[in-house]
Amino acid sequence: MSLNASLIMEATEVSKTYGSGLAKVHALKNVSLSIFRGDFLAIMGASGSGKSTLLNCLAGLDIPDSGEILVQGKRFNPKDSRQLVELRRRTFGFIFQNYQLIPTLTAEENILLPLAISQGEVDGSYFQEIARRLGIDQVLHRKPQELSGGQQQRVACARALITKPKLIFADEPTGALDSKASKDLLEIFRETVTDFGQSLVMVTHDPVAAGYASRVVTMQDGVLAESSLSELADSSL
Ligand SMILES: Nc1ncnc2c1ncn2[C@@H]1O[C@H](COP(=O)(O)OP(=O)(O)OP(=O)(O)O)[C@@H](O)[C@H]1O
Repeated sequence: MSLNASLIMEATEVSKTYGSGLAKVHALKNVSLSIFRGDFLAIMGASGSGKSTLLNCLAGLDIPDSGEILVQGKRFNPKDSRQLVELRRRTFGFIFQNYQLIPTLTAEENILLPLAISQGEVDGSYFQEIARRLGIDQVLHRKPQELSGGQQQRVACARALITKPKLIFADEPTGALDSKASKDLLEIFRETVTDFGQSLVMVTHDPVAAGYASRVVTMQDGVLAESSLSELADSSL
């Protein structure tokens, strides 16, 4: 197999079912997807179409029934906990709708937590840079409950970026934000991808959010289709 250096992740024929008998749900049906360096990929689709299942399977948060996922050319086995830990430390970043910040830690401590856990070194200038870009450099001493929802989401975003992940997974990252805060966050996503050569996969219902992506795919009943942005403008997803 020749390794395409710009290919971060390649999923082939990934399937996932939940339940059994009459209650069986085919959440993913032979989904294949390539993610390249610098991709900002949006996954759209109606509620229940399989978006989160796909993201979770790609990120190792759920285990597909069949299919293959390669990460930087290497077979990804989410049951291999050592490989999973290693990928979470060095390659993957996560941004979820419920930010999961630790309430007893300050914003700064929350952001640096992944490095504290992995005993990684803090790159002070990179930390300052992302805090400034995210507009949270003035609130780093505050605890999560002293921050607005948008600020909390930015702290969660900084926490995902601090390890310089090659591939960031974001599930409805703007779901709880107003339109101004959403726009700011999506612009930051676009900048991160462009400036730091990272790749970002984002699940969203929102065509405006998907409009910031460089590529859009749409899930429908567990099946994936590549979409163009103009198609999305006409759709009511
Ligand atoms: N843990 C689970 N057990 C059983 N069924 C599940 C489970 N997780 C998801 N499903 C089912 O799989 C299908 C796909 O769900 P998924 O959450 O991936 O959809 P989605 O497109 O992300 O939906 P939404 O936009 O509403 O979050 C749905 O029919 C859902 O009910």
